[in-house]
Amino acid sequence: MDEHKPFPFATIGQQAALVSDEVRVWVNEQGAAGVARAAMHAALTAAGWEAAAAEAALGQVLDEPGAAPPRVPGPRLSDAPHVLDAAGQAVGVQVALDRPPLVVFSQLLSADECAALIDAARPRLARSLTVQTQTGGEEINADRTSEGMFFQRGENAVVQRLEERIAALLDWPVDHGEGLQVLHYGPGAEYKPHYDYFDPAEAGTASMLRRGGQRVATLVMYLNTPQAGGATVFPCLGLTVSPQRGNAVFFSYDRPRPDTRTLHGGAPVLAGEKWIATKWLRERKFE
Ligand SMILES: O=C(O)CCC(=O)C(=O)O
Ligand SMILES: [Fe+2]
Repeated sequence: MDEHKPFPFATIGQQAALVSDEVRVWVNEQGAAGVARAAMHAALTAAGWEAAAAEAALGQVLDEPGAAPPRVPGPRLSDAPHVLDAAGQAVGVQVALDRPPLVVFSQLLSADECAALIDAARPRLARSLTVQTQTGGEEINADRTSEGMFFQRGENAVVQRLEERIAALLDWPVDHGEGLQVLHYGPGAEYKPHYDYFDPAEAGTASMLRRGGQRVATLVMYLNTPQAGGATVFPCLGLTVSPQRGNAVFFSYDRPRPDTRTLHGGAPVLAGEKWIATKWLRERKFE
């Protein structure tokens, strides 16, 4: 074995069904030293591992079967409520799915709150960017033909009230949330199916994770009702959520992996326009 190579040990077969003890020890040592999973993944791929083989190996060591799944945001549904009190707002529960945890809410926002968010966002819209996966920077993406903007957390009274409502509804601290993002789609605009978590296989992910860790849940709130089209679609579930003003769709993903089945997108707007506000929740404090 070459002592100077950080990884891999040359003898490791990428297709091995079980990771060797050497890999297990290396991963555990890295973890104990505070190295993020994404950085370990990057080290493995830099050393010539296939991305999928690296992910499978990390999964075998880090995702021990029987280990308690990490806690993620979500409404308290154990009493099968039809209405939830979220910091004084009576929010309706329309549809709930177990896998992934996904809930369609009604009346999360009032018509006035929707209008206030649109009015405050409109002058600040710019063509939407997505995270540039190599560097962690941002870039214009043809898969995302909307315009958007971010509010600062607590930026104005409506934003602050909504953040407190969302924190109560989803049982997740306000300071674990990114600033609210407003997106505007004109006719024909869409957001092709994607995952919201940062892909552990991408080089830019490590820098994204430094601020608050992974995204673990998404809340898409509908600020208007498009004339036609513009549903939120979940291709792995065969599920289409109709965008209705004041309603929202929530889903969580306790691991940044496709097997969470949280692939989703915004279908093309066929007539009229579509306005949404998205809240992404992080594992830890996001500052
Ligand atoms: O437009 C939609 O319905 C989905 C938006 C979305 O996926 C996001 O904001 O992450
Ligand atoms: Fe998304």
